[in-house]
Amino acid sequence: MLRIAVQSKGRLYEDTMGLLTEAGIKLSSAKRTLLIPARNFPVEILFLRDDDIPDSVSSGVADIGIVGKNEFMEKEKQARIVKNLGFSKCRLSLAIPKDEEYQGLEWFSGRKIATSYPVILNKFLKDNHINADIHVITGSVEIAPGIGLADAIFDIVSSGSTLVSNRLKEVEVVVESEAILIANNNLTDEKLEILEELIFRINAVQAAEDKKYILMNVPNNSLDKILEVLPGIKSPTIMPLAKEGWSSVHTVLEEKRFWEIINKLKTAGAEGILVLNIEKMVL
Ligand SMILES: Nc1ncnc2c1ncn2[C@@H]1O[C@H](COP(=O)(O)OP(=O)(O)OP(=O)(O)O)[C@@H](O)[C@H]1O
Ligand SMILES: O=P(O)(O)OC[C@H]1O[C@H](OP(=O)(O)OP(=O)(O)O)[C@H](O)[C@@H]1O
Ligand SMILES: [Mg+2]
Repeated sequence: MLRIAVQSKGRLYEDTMGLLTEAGIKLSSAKRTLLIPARNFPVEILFLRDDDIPDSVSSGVADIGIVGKNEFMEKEKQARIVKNLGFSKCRLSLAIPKDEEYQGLEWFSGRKIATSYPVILNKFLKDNHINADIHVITGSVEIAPGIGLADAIFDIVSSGSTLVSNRLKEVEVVVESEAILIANNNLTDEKLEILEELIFRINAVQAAEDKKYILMNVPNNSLDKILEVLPGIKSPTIMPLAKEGWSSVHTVLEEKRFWEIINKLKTAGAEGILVLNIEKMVL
């Protein structure tokens, strides 16, 4: 049994559970107890606060965990980063009141910076030879300058709207973060095998993301033109239609390329174009 530490509620929870569900892991009870075994795969989910996930994995209380890279770096716990998961993307940035003139890191010399990430900030300031005062607070960091608690902040930024509503501006990006899968350094062979299977499934889910399966009807004399426009995983599938002189063409497409290609397909004679979601993809 492989034990996975997962955030019990918050920014990581939904996408984490979504990923595990798409990887075919069904939990044995809908009720949110602290530890829930899966019904159909040798894993159990341990629900924790995200702050506690790096330690739980490095100490072996959990075998693997899903946590923000920012939190993993801050806690400086020994564990292996297995995989970037591509969700909960954000960055840790320095921000200052928006009317301040900013010409570079020197601005921070002798200033007070509020943050929940003192370890990362301290290292960054040291590396850049800046002497500043770090004031640790665990939440609502963005209001600190407004209430006179600090001159600047170092915190999570995603859309930037929290900064704007607190009259702050982002001046330095220090860390780019996303959810990561981490693993204990001393897993048994048996647990490593389960982890391999889980990674295989996650890869299949990720490979299918942003991809679409498209099919269309094409007159046979237009097939060459259509095939020129279409990239397939290997090559498109072509099947004869019941209607004489027509074929059905199937292929896989990156969603972002769809709009660019659709007009070319129509011009080249494609009709009845269908676009379908792909759930998993094993390459
Ligand atoms: N606005 C955001 N956009 C994208 N990702 C974010 C955002 N805010 C936070 N994250 C990511 O999600 C993680 C969890 O954020 P959340 O706000 O749920 O943590 P928390 O308040 O510390 O929760 P907990 O109660 O579990 O300690 C962060 O460490 C970060 O990696
Ligand atoms: O750049 P933005 O898109 O505005 O996102 C950044 C904000 O999101 C997070 O807070 P969250 O909303 O999770 O609230 P919390 O402080 O309760 O964790 C983070 O701590 C920032 O305050
Ligand atoms: Mg937290």
